[in-house]
Amino acid sequence: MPTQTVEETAEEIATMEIRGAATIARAAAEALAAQARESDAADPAAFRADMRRAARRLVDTRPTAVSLPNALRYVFEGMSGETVDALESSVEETVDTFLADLESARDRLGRIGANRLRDGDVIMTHCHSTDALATVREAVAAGKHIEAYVKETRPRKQGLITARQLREMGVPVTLIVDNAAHRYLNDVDHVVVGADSIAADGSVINKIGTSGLAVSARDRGTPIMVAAQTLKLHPGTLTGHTVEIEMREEDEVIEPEEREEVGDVEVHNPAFDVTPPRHVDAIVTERGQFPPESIVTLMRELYGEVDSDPWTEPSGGDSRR
Ligand SMILES: O=P(O)(O)OC[C@H]1O[C@H](OP(=O)(O)O)[C@H](O)[C@@H]1O
Repeated sequence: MPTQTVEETAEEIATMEIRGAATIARAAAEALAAQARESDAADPAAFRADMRRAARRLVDTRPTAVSLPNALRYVFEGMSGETVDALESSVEETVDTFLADLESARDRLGRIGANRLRDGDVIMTHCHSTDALATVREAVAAGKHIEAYVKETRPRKQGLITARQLREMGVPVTLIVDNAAHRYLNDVDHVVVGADSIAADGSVINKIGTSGLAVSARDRGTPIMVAAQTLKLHPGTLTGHTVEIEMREEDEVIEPEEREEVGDVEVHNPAFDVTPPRHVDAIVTERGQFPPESIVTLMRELYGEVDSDPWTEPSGGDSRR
């Protein structure tokens, strides 16, 4: 497969051809490696400026999944050297390590999450999350029989991806529209979802509809497991920043012909919502499972306080275009 340029990757993240918090992080890191390989920078300063510009282009695509800036930060921390060649190899090596870590974190998380699932359990899913599916994959690999209610997940219907992948694991699937979730929760042992960002107070930022599902699940007494590797921990929330919720175009919600008929109304299309920690039973990471209120300790240990982004322009700007 030819290497994707930063521009192509950014475009595909924005249009959601590349989607899912971990997949976005992977693609962004790979795009930085491609940028480094193909750089024609004459000196280290120009190389670094090119990398900063590339990172800014990638980070500006979608605001909510912190895995994207966390991936870029990881690569910038590994970038070192006094020559362009040395800088380039350091980026490539760092990206290779990052990609390997991403996979092994997902697998470890999967094994930990699988311990919460018992033979014969029925789960309910929302959207499509590689981390959430890893827990089911590991449970099935351990010989447990799992069945699933899969929520369609309007407006983009990522539930269909989940349904297909669960079927490929041999999990019997019942697909339901989002509005049917409450109706079926009585038959469900666990709600299993992923996350795009986890805030310092243990709030979970995930696909729109997660918070409503969590309220329903609480009402029914159904436990909610959030599967999120530590790349989803949002260090900015340690210093009081809030997580920006992406608003997407109205044409994802309503077809142009329908729009004509409806007339002059506003259409809002928030991609994510915030589930408060009191509605979540456990956040499962590759470092173990945590009650949401205690995730802040892990966040401090792994990220400390992040004050600035390494791709912000130094004074004087990144002049090379
Ligand atoms: O990293 P993994 O677990 O694959 O996905 C995490 C989350 O990313 C997705 O967002 P979108 O579909 O990109 O808007 C969903 O909200 C999903 O729960």
